[in-house]
Amino acid sequence: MGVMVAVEGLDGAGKATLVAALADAAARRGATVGTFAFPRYDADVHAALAGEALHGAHGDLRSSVHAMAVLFALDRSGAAPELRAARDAHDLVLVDRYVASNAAYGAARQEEDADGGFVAWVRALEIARLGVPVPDAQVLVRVPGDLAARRVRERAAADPSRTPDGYESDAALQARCAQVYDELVARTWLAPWSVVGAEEGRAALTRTAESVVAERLGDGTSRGIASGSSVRSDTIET
Ligand SMILES: Nc1ncnc2c1ncn2[C@@H]1O[C@H](COP(=O)(O)OP(=O)(O)OP(=O)(O)O)[C@@H](O)[C@H]1O
Ligand SMILES: Cc1cn([C@H]2C[C@H](O)[C@@H](COP(=O)(O)O)O2)c(=O)[nH]c1=O
Repeated sequence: MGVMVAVEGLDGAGKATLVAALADAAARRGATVGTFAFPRYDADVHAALAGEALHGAHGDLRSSVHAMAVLFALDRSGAAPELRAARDAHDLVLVDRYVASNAAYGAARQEEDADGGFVAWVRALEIARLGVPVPDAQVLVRVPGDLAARRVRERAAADPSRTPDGYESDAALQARCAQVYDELVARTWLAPWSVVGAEEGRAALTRTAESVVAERLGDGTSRGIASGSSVRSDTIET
């Protein structure tokens, strides 16, 4: 069985960019890689509804923190068989946003910390009740909120289909969410975490990806390394 690594962070933190770098680094080592990204807007009706609500559709749906979280959870529940199959088939399965996104964003929306009821509710719903697979490791892409927000704005300017949604345009929510993510890391919530910075620099991003892959796959492509609580901080320079 391969190793499943979830990549987490604020909107615009650089998760998708890191996932691509991790996949390249793993492939260079000869590892086989499967990738997933949540929400699966184009593949799952719950995700599609949540995405539409984030852009103002479906009346007061977005205002319900729990309703939004249930939609995101059902998206993952629907993907659970594919996730398990991918973990059986590959050395490494990379997931861009996973259960911790639901915990961090929902708690932040409720103005709770990681010890509040929302984070525990997400775990009970997704893991215990819906049977969503537990990842072997999680990586927090930790960047300053203003940098993440600038990247969201620049991406929207370059691509009109990426208009900021209701969460992306809420700076206070993003700040609270960053705080909850830090608390999840400190508590080794759900699985061990690594923390990486991703300020700038393609070469530095490649080095970070190589070190995360080495940490998770070990030397060569031996499987099942993700043990212990590893919290490391790599700041990527220019
Ligand atoms: N290390 C980096 N250095 C410079 N620019 C970066 C870096 N990482 C990401 N970016 C740029 O920042 C923007 C957002 O990156 P990306 O799409 O990877 O973020 P994300 O966390 O997946 O965002 P979202 O959750 O909102 O989809 C992109 O335009 C990307 O090219
Ligand atoms: C998967 C997932 C996502 N969210 C939040 C996080 C983002 O602000 C939006 C949309 O995600 P995207 O990566 O910007 O497309 O939804 C969440 O609250 N819970 C989740 O499980």
